[in-house]
Amino acid sequence: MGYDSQLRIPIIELPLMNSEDMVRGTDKWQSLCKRVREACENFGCFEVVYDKISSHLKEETFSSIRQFFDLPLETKKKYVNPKPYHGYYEVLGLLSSLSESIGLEHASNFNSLKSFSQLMWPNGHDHFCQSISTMMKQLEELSEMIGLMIVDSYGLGEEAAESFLKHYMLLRLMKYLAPPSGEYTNALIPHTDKCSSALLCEDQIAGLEIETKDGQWVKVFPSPGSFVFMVGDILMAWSNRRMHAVKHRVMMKGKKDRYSFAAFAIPVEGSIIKAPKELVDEDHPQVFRDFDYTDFFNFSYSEEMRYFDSSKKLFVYAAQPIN
Ligand SMILES: O=C(O)CCC(=O)C(=O)O
Ligand SMILES: [Fe+2]
Repeated sequence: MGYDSQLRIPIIELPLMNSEDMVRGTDKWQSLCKRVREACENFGCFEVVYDKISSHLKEETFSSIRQFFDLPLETKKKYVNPKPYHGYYEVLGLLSSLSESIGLEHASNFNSLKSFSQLMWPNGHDHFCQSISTMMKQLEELSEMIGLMIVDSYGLGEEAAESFLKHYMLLRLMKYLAPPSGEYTNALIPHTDKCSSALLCEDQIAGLEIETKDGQWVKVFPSPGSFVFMVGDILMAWSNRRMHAVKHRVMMKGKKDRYSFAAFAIPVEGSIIKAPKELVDEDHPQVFRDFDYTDFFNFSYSEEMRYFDSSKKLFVYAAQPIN
C-alpha cells in the first residue's frame, strides 16, 4: 500500500466546555459536533486544537517524561501492573525493538502518582506528580467533552448521554529510539487501539502515521499546540461501525529520539458494549453482538491472538454472522 503525501487529517478547534462558544444544544455546539462526527467516520481521527492546555504545561509534562525514561532500567522495572498494556515495557521487550513505554492508571490523582514517584525516585518527585496530574485532569475533561459531542452528533438525547459508556483513563508515556541506521524504520507496529478513544501528544519529533480507509498511509504532523484524537475499536463497535477505528503506527528516522504520551479512554470493568437502538436499523444492521469489554480486552492480548492483525481482532471476537 502506498503513501498519500498530500492528505492531512481534519483540524478542529475546540473551545472550553461551557465557555460562550461551547454551550450544549446551541448551533455552534451542533456544528462542532457534526465536524467531530464526520472526522471520526471518515478518518477515525482528527487534530484537536485546545487552548486550555497551555504550551507551558506541555513542556513541563515532557520534561517529567524525559526524567522518567532517564532512570536506570532496574528502577523502571520495579513498576509492575499485570494488566496487558498497563505496565512498563522495556526496549527489546514484547512491543518493539525501538520503543519503551509505561502505563499509569489514576494519573490525574496526585496522591496515586506520589506512590509511583516514591517507587522511582528516593525522595519521590512532586514536580513530576504535579505536571502529570494537571495534564491528565485536563485530558480527562477534553476526552469527556468529545465523548458527549459524539453522542450529541447522533441526536441520541439525554438518556443516551447519561448511559454512554463509563470510562477510566490510562496514561501511557512513550519513548522511541532513533533507529541505529538513521533510516526510516517501524517503531510501533500498525494497530487499532483496544479502547474507546485516545488523545495523543508528541514532542516535536514526527513519526505517527495513519492508514486511510482506502489503504493509503498518511504522515501526521500535528502542530506543537495540538493533540490527535483517535477512534478505537470500542467507539467503532458502540457506533455500530459508523465510526472508523483508525489503524496507525510509528515510523522513526533521523538521529533524535521521540517522546509522546497518550490518554486512553477505557470502559470500566463490567461494561457491556452495545450500540444504541437508534443506530441500528434496516440500512445499518447490527454489526457486532453485545459483548463484555474486559473479555474482549483479554482476548485481544491472549497468546493465540498475539500476531493476528490488530484491526481484525474485534471482528473475529464479536462480528455477527451475515445471514
Ligand atoms: O506514540 C504515538 O504517537 C502513538 C502511540 C500509540 O499508538 C499507542 O500507544 O497506542
Ligand atoms: Fe495506538
